[in-house]
Amino acid sequence: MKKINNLPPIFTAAFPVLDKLNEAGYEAYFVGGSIRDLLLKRPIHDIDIATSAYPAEVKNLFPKSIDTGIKHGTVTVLNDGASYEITTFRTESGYQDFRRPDHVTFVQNLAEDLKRRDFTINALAMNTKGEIIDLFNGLSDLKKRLIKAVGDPATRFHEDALRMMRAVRFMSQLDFKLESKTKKAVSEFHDLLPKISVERIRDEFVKMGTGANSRAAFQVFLDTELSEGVPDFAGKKDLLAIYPQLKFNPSMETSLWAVIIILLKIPNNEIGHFMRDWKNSNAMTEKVKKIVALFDLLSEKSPSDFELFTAGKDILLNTIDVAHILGQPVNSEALVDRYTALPIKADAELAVDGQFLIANGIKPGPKLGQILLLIKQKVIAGEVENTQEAIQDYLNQIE
Ligand SMILES: Nc1ccn([C@@H]2O[C@H](COP(=O)(O)OP(=O)(O)OP(=O)(O)O)[C@@H](O)[C@H]2O)c(=O)n1
Ligand SMILES: [Mg+2]
Repeated sequence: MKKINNLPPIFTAAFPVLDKLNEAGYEAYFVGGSIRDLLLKRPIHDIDIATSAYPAEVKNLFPKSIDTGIKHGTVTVLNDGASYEITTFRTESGYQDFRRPDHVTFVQNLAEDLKRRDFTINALAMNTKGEIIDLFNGLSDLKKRLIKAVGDPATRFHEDALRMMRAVRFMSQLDFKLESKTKKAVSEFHDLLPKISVERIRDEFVKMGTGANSRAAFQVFLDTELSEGVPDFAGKKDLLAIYPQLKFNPSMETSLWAVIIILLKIPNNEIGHFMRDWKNSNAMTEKVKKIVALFDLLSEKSPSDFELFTAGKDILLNTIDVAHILGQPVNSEALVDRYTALPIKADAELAVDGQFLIANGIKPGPKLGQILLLIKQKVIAGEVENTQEAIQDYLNQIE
């Protein structure tokens, strides 16, 4: 049995929780993604615990707990400033809709629980001694860098069709290959995917798209036809086929959406629609719109100082990132230098405001707004110095 010595603090901090369960006569293990990431030496963001104790028994042992998913057997326990999801060993039944089950069946042993997990590398468990319980050759698949369904792939994908998206997501994040029978089953059952909510599909799509090897994963996403079951991608394989040929993998979510929108040739006035179909937030949509607009501008001409100002640094850097990913030549250094040299970076940095103009005899109204904009343009263009005196002189001149 493989044994890990010197477990990192994120695990050792949870020992008191597992010990308490064990002392009360229950089994308890670390399970799921944290074991996989520990063995791959990847950052571990949260740890999950599986136990033979029923949720009510877990709650009895840990007074500080929250019923996060009691229906699915999950109780969140607070211990020493950290929170842990403790889930009762379970199998799932009643998958008529190919989504998460309405009810779960609790089971008495770990093996039954691991058997219903998605992939062998996610079906590992570990006790507080650091011993790895590997019932489905997950360790060997980790070595071979394979995403392989536990048992029969068709059954796993019928239990939860989102797992097909998780397969390509893990390919990208971990830089793994999809085992051939598992891949065949994705191809065969890809049309179950639209049964899953767009939000859940989107989260996996974004993890795939921003993972370390999204180009290879995207190829499988296309080859298996998973792409036909996500919003606005159906029938667009020829345009999307460019993605695996990109120069770089996107690492930011904003870049990913901008790249997709550019590849799909979505017109400006339909970007909002597209982003809404994917249930993206308004903030994400606004940012992506600005990036695509600046990208379009950069492909045609060199932007003016005022256009650089209007875009702002964040959008500029993000647009340069998009151009790099697409292999579109841009003189990023010159653009950033020009941005850095702008006399002001934000409206608030202008030496004058509306109040100043009113104090200088300009009446409040639309005209005042126009004059303020003119001053801003002159200052950004470097034609008027950003001081109250210089702006005053300029005003005297134009009146
Ligand atoms: N559709 C799913 C989702 C999850 N799981 C199981 O539940 C564990 C935890 O799920 P989750 O946190 O969603 O995924 P992780 O594998 O932990 O990946 P991440 O690093 O993204 O959290 C998985 O490892 C897997 O054993 C599953 O079998 N089927
Ligand atoms: Mg997890």
